[in-house]
Amino acid sequence: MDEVNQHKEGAEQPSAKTDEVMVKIEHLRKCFGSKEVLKDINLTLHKGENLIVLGRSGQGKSVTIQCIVGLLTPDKGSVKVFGQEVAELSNDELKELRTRVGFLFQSGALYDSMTVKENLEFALTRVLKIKDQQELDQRVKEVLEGIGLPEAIDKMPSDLSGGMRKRVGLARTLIVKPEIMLYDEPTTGLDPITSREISELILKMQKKYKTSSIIITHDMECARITGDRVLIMNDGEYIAQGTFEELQHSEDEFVKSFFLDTL
Ligand SMILES: Nc1ncnc2c1ncn2[C@@H]1O[C@H](COP(=O)(O)OP(=O)(O)OP(=O)(O)O)[C@@H](O)[C@H]1O
Repeated sequence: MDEVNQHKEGAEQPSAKTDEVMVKIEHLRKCFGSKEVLKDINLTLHKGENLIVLGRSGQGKSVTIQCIVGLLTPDKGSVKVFGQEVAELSNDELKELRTRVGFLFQSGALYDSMTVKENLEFALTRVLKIKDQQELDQRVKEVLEGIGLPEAIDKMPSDLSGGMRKRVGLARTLIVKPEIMLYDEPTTGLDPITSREISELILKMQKKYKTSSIIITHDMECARITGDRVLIMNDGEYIAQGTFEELQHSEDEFVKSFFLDTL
């Protein structure tokens, strides 16, 4: 495979849903001062697939995501999203790109002074400029049913549990129907049962909205449930890729260390 350094038996054909490429990163390098965080990152996200990125803390996983949406500029290499070189986009083109890419960050923060409905409508009016109240109502109802929380519509975020807030955060991102989803630690801070619910929801939403996603996580259960393909990052590079099951049975000690509690 050309996009990653092959690693023993760990790399097989990707189980992508289609061949269409949504994100292509080649030889990405990013430094902060003298610190080389990303050395040589190569990644391809195909349409309709969930790609997991595993790595220890501070490896530059979030920096990679910020390069994808143009919040950081690479020092070297190419980052193409929808076939466009992100570093060459104008501000208006970047804004347009960001309407097609949804993020769910660790905090997944909602606006505390707004109800769930207002939080969801805000995303629609701001990103898609939808003004028609009937359409707003319809979309809010549909997405809340999708995440299994129709009764939360008039609640304030402070009246919801952490897991419910996370689900509404996911709904707020998905309501604008992004073509690409970027998840940064979607289950961090949640108990195992709620984490599992969120992972299953991510999988359900992938099927419903046909999104292509990059999911950064330390949660191996989340990786197992949601991932079509897994990349393992170490020292600024991807050192292995494969399906969860392939990597789970790797002979390599470093790869094995991620999967110790999963067998
Ligand atoms: N804007 C920035 N300026 C300077 N250094 C930065 C900046 N953003 C990230 N870094 C540094 O880059 C390194 C990688 O950070 P990053 O957040 O991408 O790691 P990560 O792999 O996502 O880790 P974690 O799993 O802990 O979130 C860290 O050492 C961080 O301090």
